[in-house]
Parts: sequence; structure tokens; C-alpha cells
Amino acid sequence: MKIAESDLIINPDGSIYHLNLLPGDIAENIITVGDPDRVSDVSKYFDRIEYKKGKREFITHTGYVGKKRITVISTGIGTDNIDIVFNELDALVNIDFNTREVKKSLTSLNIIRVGTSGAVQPDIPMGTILASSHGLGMDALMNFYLSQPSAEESYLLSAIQMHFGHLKHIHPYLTAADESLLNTVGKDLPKGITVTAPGFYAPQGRMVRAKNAVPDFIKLINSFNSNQHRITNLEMETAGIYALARVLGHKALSINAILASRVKFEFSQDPQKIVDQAIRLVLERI
Ligand SMILES: O=P(O)(O)O[C@H]1O[C@H](CO)[C@@H](O)[C@H]1O
Ligand SMILES: O=c1cc[nH]c(=O)[nH]1
Repeated sequence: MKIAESDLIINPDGSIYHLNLLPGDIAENIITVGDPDRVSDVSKYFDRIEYKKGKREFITHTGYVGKKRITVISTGIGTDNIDIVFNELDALVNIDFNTREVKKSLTSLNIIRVGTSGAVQPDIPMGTILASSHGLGMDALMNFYLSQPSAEESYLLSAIQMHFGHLKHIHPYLTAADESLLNTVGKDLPKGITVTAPGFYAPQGRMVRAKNAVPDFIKLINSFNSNQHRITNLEMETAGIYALARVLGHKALSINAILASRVKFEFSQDPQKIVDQAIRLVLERI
């Protein structure tokens, strides 16, 4: 079935609407970062850069590490941007732009996020590199997609719904990391459930001047425990990435550079060093 011009928007030069990329511009191994400036922090380790493209906050570099072709792309902040980046990356590989039809043979991308995050457990210090075993979304993105959680995800989500049940305005969703990426790229890293918040301040339990509607948010988050699963950290994209990757048939893993300890009230004086460690670890293992 032909996808409407209003639904799949192709620019006059044949590139996809927001990412400004042509089919063939992206590799099957993709690193996503939030910060557009972090794209060159990754691609500076490439042996060869094929090209650099961009539009808005979506900067893309594709190149090679040895013989491996890798694309690094910035998503900006938040799951609303993940909606755009993931649908457009998927369209680039799985839709024929000439016929506007879904290809008969689908490509499954390997997608690894290298992001920054704040820890909520006392035994996860600043400077930790952590792999998200699951993404727990507190945002609204997945209210708009049909998805089918696994039995393990449904079980864990019902325990989470009981724990957060008094917060009537939150409808959390939960998706596990791709198991093969978790066991290779994330093999020896500390792991835990990553909460994806729809904001940085009150939605992550911070208070500057505006008063928080949910008291003791960090305590509420870090006291959850079900079958040895606990919440380890907070950021703003992982749950959307895991959920949309699942819906679209891609593999995803989120690697978190822990810049803050929310229980020790600390924030890193040298965030770039922690992020660089996470980047190098991912490039060695991808
Ligand atoms: O460093 P990035 O990848 O942007 O990730 C984290 O940092 C931003 C907030 O400062 C949010 O995007 C959050 O998820
Ligand atoms: O605490 C933090 C640190 C980085 N990014 C976040 O979203 N939260």
C-alpha cells in the first residue's frame, strides 16, 4: 500500500523530512546521542568519515571504524524527538522512496544510545557506565502506538503500576533492551531499569523554584523492587527508544554515562570525561 505524501514526507532532493538523509546514507550500526555536539565526539574516533549531514538538532555523521560502517546521529532531548528519529531511520531502510511502499525484505538496525543520566541508587556512583536492562516511560509517547509487551514485561509493569498507582496521571510503559546487545555491548556493566521522564526538573524530582506536585519522587523511584529488578537511573529518551525499536523491529540498547548522583546530591565536575569513556566502550564493542 502506498504511503501518503502527508504521512511520509520526502524533501525535493529525495531526503527524509527532518533528518535530511537519503536512503543509503545510514549504516546498519547506529549510535544515537542527545547532544548534537556529541556527534563529533563520537566520529572523531572513526578511521574515515564518509559524510556529515544535518538539519535542526538532528546531526548525522556516517563513517567507518575498521571495516565496520557506523552512523552517529543526535536526537536532541526527549521522546517526542525519538518519535521523529526512529520513524525516519526506519523509513530510510524499510520503505522504498520511489514506490512509497514498505519493502518486502525488512532491515533490522542495531541502535545504541550513548546518553547522560542521573543515578538514584547509592551504590551507583557518578562516573558509572550503566546499561539499561529496561526503559520505563513516564511520558505519553507510547499511548499513541499499538505494542505488545512480552510476559516478563507485563509482569514487571504490573508491579510498577502497583508501586506508582497513586499517581493517577502517569501511565507508564516498559520495554526490555535487546538481549543480544545487552549481553555483548553491555556484558559486564551494571544494569537496571532506566526511568525516562518527560522533563529534567520536577519530572526527575528536582526542585529549583517551582514546587513539585509529587513529593519524595527519588525515594518513590529508588524504593521499587520486584524480583531483583530495581530502578537505577533517570534520563529522557531510553524508554521511547526501546519501545519504538520493538514496534519497528530494530535492536536497541541504551548506555548511560552517570553524571549525577541524585541521592548524594552530586553532579560531575568533568562530565566530558565520563561521556568519552562511554563512547570509547561502545565503539570497541559495537
Ligand atoms: O545527554 P543526552 O543524551 O541528551 O541525555 C540526557 O541529557 C538530557 C538532559 O540534560 C536529556 O536528553 C537526557 O536524556
Ligand atoms: O540527572 C540527569 C543527568 C543527565 N540527564 C538527565 O536527564 N538527568
